Amino acid sequence: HSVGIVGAPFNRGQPRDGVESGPDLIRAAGLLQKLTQQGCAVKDYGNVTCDDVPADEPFGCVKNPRTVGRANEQLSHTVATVKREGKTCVVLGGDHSLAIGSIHGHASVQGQLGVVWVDAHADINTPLTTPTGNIHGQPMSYLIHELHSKVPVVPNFSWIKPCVSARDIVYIGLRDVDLGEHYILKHLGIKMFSITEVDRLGIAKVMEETCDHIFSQVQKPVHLSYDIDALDPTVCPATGTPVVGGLTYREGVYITEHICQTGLLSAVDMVEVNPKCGRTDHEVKSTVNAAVDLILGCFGRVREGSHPSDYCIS
Ligand SMILES: N/C(=N\O)NCCC[NH3+]
Ligand SMILES: [Mn+2]
Ligand SMILES: [Mn+2]
Repeated sequence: HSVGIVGAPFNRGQPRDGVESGPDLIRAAGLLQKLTQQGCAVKDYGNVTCDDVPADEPFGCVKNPRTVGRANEQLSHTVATVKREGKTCVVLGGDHSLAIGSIHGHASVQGQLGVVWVDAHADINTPLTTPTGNIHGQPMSYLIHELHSKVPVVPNFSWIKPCVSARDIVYIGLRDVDLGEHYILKHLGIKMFSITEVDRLGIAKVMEETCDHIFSQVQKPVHLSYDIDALDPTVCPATGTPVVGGLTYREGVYITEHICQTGLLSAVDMVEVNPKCGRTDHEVKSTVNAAVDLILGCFGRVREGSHPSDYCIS
């Protein structure tokens, strides 16, 4: 696997300090070294700049629009560069508003994508349905063709072209969906496996049906957008909006192992690690280590172990 790492220390898509430290914490936990050890060729593209835009007043309810819009435009260009260089792109967050730039940049090079959104939340509020104005709860609304007429032009967002079809999206792990989001999911007929479906079907069947759905018409590159809060807060407490009753560590890793073996993973986001939301060092470490392990699962790490083909014991 040829891998490009991009840091996106975004925090203006939500109100809590600390999430901007995610990229460097995940690097410090040894992600690049571990990817190299498991046979990947890894290039680090550094962190995208995301300086505050002055006088960034709300647009209606939407908070920090100019800062979030500008940062995502930079991220979109960087992700496009990584894809043009033929690598699988890993974006380290930072809050989930980064998915705007990550998916946009990915689609600008690869065209039609399958999007697998692993998250406790749907992050599909429009500027008119958002209950909080936090853009990390809205990224998908700017990207989906079928919602284009429902989304006003937000300052510094006019560069965004919708690039994902509702039929090419699958959600896994939902358990905290806003009223407007639920209406949108049902009205657009977007495929979703809430935690109830994970319990009913088991994660293996969920992944089988996810792939059947996404590849039903045609095979396409996969964009995996992984919010660490999809996992249960007992495993990943250091995150801004924890929700009880989440995925086990094992289910979380199984998702990445299954997507890896399709051979179609083209970009992955790992978002919402926030060290300031961990009460102890152990809680921060548990969250960061899970994020690292999930990414390693995307690039071929298998829990049974492995050995080089030319290995011999005598
Ligand atoms: N973690 C979050 N999204 O994934 N928080 C914002 C969504 C709340 N409706
Ligand atoms: Mn999210
Ligand atoms: Mn979430």
